[in-house]
Amino acid sequence: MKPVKIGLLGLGTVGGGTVNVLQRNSEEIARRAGRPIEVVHAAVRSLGRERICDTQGILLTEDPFEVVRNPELDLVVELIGGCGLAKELVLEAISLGKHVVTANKALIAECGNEIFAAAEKKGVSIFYEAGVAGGIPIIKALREGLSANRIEWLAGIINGTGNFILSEMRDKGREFSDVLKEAQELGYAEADPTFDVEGIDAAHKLTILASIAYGIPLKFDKVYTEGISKITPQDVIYAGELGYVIKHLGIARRSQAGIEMRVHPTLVPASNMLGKVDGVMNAVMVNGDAVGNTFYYGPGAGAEPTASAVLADVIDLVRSLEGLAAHRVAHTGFAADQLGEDNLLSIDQISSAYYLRIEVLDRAGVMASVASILGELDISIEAIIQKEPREGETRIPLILLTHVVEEQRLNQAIERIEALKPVSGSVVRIRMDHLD
Ligand SMILES: NC(=O)c1ccc[n+]([C@@H]2O[C@H](COP(=O)([O-])OP(=O)(O)OC[C@H]3O[C@@H](n4cnc5c(N)ncnc54)[C@H](O)[C@@H]3O)[C@@H](O)[C@H]2O)c1
Ligand SMILES: N[C@@H](CCO)C(=O)O
Ligand code: NA
Repeated sequence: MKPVKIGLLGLGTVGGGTVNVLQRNSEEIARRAGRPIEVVHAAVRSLGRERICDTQGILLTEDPFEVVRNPELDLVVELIGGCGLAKELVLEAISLGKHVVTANKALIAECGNEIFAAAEKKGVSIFYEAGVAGGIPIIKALREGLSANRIEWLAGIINGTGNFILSEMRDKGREFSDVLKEAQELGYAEADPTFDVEGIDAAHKLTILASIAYGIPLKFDKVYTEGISKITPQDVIYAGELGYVIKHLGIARRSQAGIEMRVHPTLVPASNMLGKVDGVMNAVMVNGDAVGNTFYYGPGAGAEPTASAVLADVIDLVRSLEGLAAHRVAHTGFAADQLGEDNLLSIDQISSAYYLRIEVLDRAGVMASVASILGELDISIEAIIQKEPREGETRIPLILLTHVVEEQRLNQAIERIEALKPVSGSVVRIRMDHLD
């Protein structure tokens, strides 16, 4: 049977992994897709470079537009990354009537509204399963598997590099920069690793998840974003003593007031499934009104796990070209003219429980002053511990867990606590979620 010919833009970690998996599983994939699939043309930055895959039989070029414009190709796979050249290539592919598969969450989160509109006009599809949580089929789960539900909330560990760094630091006491370097060597990190560390990559992914969960346009600039770079080993230890682990979560939640989209370190009960997700693994918990809580777990980054998702999208598209799938699902799973503009909440409009660490001078009455500020603002305390002074220090850490309160009110309390004479420095504040 005549193979379906596809083109790849980029042959790095994910591009190389995609070629390898497609070559290794070609027979099984052909049985599933209804036709063999072959990479015949690929764009690379430099022809002379060593690669992780065998490129025999693939025409290589340094001009990615050559691949996009190749009339023999039915679909192209964009694996270069970023929003510059990648966007030009994807829009050109669409204008030429080609379907596109991409792993580029930055592109979808930041330019997806424009790209989806162009694709719909042209009658082609843009698939992006690999862009969120790597190998976990979370887009399909939300868009297809849970489509009868009203999604109440979802919370996920959606950056492999960040979770790998946090796990290695906590379990092995390793240095932040040392673990980040390893994540880069393993092919987990973004081209600019501050995207991983400062939560930008997770915010890209959360933008996409919120859009397909709630049927809203992609609004990356509305995601509240905090990274992991300020988490101290001390807070990891104190959280552990209280029965929590600190995880970097992306959370989307729907309430009467509107929709929350936020990415930040979060105290999660150690007994919760998300608390047990370590290393490069990702996981997303989704609560739907009919199904209840569901949980999706798997590798969030790396060559072959990501290739697994890229190729699943390629296979889906080939199935629909072959008439094996009745129709292609809409880009967000909501009909294009049905996207709502729900009220997106700012971070001070959300409510959460909080972990607070307050550094105070070891004097009588300090704890009472802090408690009275919280009491006056009607913020109730779930737990409080006062630690011994650290060696050579006159200050002691006061650790507090609050019940759920509006962030705005907590900010007022923090401002008043920081103004107390025996309190030094800023109060450390980490949000806490019981995920129920
Ligand atoms: N690495 C992962 O685990 C992972 C997981 C999910 C999604 N992604 C996404 O997949 C995409 C690719 O990531 P990667 O990790 O494979 O990156 P990478 O840097 O390993 O690969 C990108 C490749 O694109 C090539 N490239 C750059 N400019 C080019 C040009 N003008 N013409 C041709 N080739 C060009 C580079 O030489 C490089 O080999 C990114 O959007 C990334 O966010 C990566
Ligand atoms: N840099 C990303 C790749 C997967 O999207 C991560 O570490 O999760
Ligand atoms: Na995925």
